[in-house]
Amino acid sequence: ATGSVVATPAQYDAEYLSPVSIGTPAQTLMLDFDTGSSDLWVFSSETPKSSVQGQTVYNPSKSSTAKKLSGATWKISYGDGSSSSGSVYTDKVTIGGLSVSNVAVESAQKVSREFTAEADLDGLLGLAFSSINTVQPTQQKTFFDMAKPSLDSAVFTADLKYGKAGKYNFGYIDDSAYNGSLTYTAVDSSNGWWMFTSPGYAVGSGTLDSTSITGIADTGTTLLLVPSSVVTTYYKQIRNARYDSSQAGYVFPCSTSLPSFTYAVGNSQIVIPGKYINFAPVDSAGSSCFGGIQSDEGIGFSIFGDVALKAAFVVFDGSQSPRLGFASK
Ligand SMILES: O=C(CCCl)NNC1=[NH+]CCN1
Repeated sequence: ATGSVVATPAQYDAEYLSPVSIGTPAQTLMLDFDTGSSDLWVFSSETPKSSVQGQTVYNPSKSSTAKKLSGATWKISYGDGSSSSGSVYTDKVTIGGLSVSNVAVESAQKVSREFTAEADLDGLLGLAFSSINTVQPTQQKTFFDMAKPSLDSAVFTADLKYGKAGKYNFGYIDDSAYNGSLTYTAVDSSNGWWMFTSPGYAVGSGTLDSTSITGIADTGTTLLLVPSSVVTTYYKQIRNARYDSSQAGYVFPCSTSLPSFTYAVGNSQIVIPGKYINFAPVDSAGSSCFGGIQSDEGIGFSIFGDVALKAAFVVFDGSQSPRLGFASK
């Protein structure tokens, strides 16, 4: 089996949303596919009304295939400080024509204000390793792990794009979606993430600096978060860039022409065009813009978020020895 689903960017490419059908008859919600976490959770009929501001909710009592997972609970917090928690059902989940039965669908009984404020986001679908799923007392498998036995190939791919719709594919690699060849690199999944080491980086047309960057491939994080030494080197190339402590990050005039940022993957390189590194205006005046490359200070590793991933075609190979493949496009 295979599946293919569109990934539509929210404003400023802050996140990408994909339609997911849950239950019988189908209830279709827009979920943020997140390779940085491993819970599939949704706004639901159990979410306090005051916390629901425009989202579509899943109602298990209206699904003939829903079953309460008795006694199971979940609670998650994300790198950006957002969080949610609740109860658990199992139900049929269909993504881009790929149907999987008895998937753990985590029903939100609490969501933090960041999620309430995101009217277009109805939940998250975790695509990291099942070892960090938060359901207790019985940890649950991700959609990908549940689908794997049925998939033609134990892979999914992320083809996110700048300011337009991309795709997630399951079970196959669309070789027409990228240029040249895929370069595969080793994954350390011991902490539950798709963690890899980039052997170097470059700013603009500069030479490759062999400072390695170890981080996670994370579709659920918007920006590229790297060591402060790398951040400093990048913004040093921009005369009017400065660290704005009120924004807790580097900003620059929105009219600035930005240098590209290149990250190495094995012996190949992915070039992030400068325009991808202008994330968004910091205020309604719109004169100062927040950089798409910021510090990973305090996290413990770097995060190759959407700013980095949308410059590539990325293969998440979930075979016995997981690995990541990158290609330019
Ligand atoms: O939480 C993280 C970072 C893990 Cl180190 N990524 N996933 C995500 N989902 C919503 C915000 N961020």
